[in-house]
Amino acid sequence: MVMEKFQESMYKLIVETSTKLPKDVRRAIAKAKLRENAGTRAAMSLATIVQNIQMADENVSPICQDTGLPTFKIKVPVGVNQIEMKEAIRRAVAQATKDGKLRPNSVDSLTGENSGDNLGIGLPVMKFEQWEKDYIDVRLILKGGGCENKNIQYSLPCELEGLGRAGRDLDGIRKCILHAVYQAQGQGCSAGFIGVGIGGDRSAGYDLAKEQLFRPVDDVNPNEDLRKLEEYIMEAANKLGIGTMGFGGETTLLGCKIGVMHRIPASFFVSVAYNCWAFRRLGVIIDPHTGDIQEWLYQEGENVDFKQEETEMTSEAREVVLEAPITEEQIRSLKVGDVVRINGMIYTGRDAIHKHLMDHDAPVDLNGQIIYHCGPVMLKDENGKWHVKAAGPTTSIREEPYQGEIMKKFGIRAVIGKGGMGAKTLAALKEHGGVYLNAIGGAAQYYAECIQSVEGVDFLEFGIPEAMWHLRVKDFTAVVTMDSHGNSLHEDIEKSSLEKLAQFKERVF
Ligand SMILES: O=C(O)C[C@H](O)C(=O)O
Ligand code: SF4
Repeated sequence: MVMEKFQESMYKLIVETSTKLPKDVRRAIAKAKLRENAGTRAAMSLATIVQNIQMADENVSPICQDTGLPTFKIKVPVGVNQIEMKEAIRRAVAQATKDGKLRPNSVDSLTGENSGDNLGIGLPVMKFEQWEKDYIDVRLILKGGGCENKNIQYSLPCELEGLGRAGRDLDGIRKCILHAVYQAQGQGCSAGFIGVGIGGDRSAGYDLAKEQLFRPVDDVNPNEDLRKLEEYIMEAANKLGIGTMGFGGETTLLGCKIGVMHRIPASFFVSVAYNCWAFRRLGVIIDPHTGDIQEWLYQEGENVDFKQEETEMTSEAREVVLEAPITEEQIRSLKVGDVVRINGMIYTGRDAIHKHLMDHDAPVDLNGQIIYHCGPVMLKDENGKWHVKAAGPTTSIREEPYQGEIMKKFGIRAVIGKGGMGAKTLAALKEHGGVYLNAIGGAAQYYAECIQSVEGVDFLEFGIPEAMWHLRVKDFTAVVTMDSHGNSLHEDIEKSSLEKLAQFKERVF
């Protein structure tokens, strides 16, 4: 095979996967959008998501800033050189990172050092299989960290909140899957897709679950029991009321695919892989002689360009403009449900910075300022100037152990993130006078466009996603989901969805 050509094909596959959602995923999102009532938070969030998908198409830039852990699944005819193919894929990954199509996402687990090019021990993941066919099939999934963290594995029998005992049968499996959707809440950027693996051991079960994510969203399970279960889950899970971003709403789950394998007598695992709405997986058929792409996968059927649909971000909520430095009085006037438009400066800070700030000074005066939980995709031009290529929020709950203390220590008035935070932060917001602002997860192009300039950067030694970027924004829109009066939309939705979950306690299968 001509390896230069194969490398070029892999580069195309990576760029396409990161920047353009496949047709089957678009159709699922379009359907969800039709179900939400105009003016609700869910409808507003879906409008932003759709707008973001279109912007990523036009800009050929990452749909979400977290371009995930690239995983390639490759089927090859006998006689193809897999060692050379691996090298070509690694070169294509490094090039796509350099071009801002992938975020540098490969971090040394012991030192925290970012390799800068998405290569590292075991990364990217490449799984080869030989087959009798005369062509190469390459599939790629870019699954981000927020949804990966919501994967869950059950060992049957077990006791589940809301649902009671889950036994070693189809009905027990049913309960585990419903619980998996419930426990994800909005943190994995719902509405999501799930792949389920029944059986195997812990690792084979998860592999099987992830394998399901490669099935087309609209296929039909050939196993009759599993077909019924998939249909049931799609209906029941969408009654949980978690909705887009966990804001409440009609659509919580966009797809459910279940696979089964044998197990050993003592073990009975149900493994669930959760994928956010930004479901980036594509595939190509490659000619083994030339290395050229012969066909794109997941692109059958009707195209959804969302063009005819109204994509304006409208809502019935009160709108408030915020500009830092913000006073305590301004913050205390905000209530859960208000839509905030931010102008002026915001500072990014995520895992490494929160840990660091616990026992160090901040490099800038954060009094009255806004922290953005975000790890953007950044590119430096030839004059040394930084440009934002993608900049949506990251899951805030990871900062729960630090957030309250840091807000009080530095006088921070607002944090922007997604998925909400817990009781400790809620108490700190009340005591100190702070708010939590929920941005739309995955809307990395939409938010990148709100950023007018990059005014500075600190802690670049933590790597691009973990650095503190000083960003000047205009009309950066988010929803108040936790206020300084002890209210939390996340707490409310968690409670109401648990009540709804309990309605599915009775045996069905
Ligand atoms: O790492 C990120 O930027 C986001 C992450 O995928 C998340 O969902 O929290
Ligand atoms: S931020 Fe949301 S959309 Fe992006 S990878 Fe994480 S979970 Fe997915």
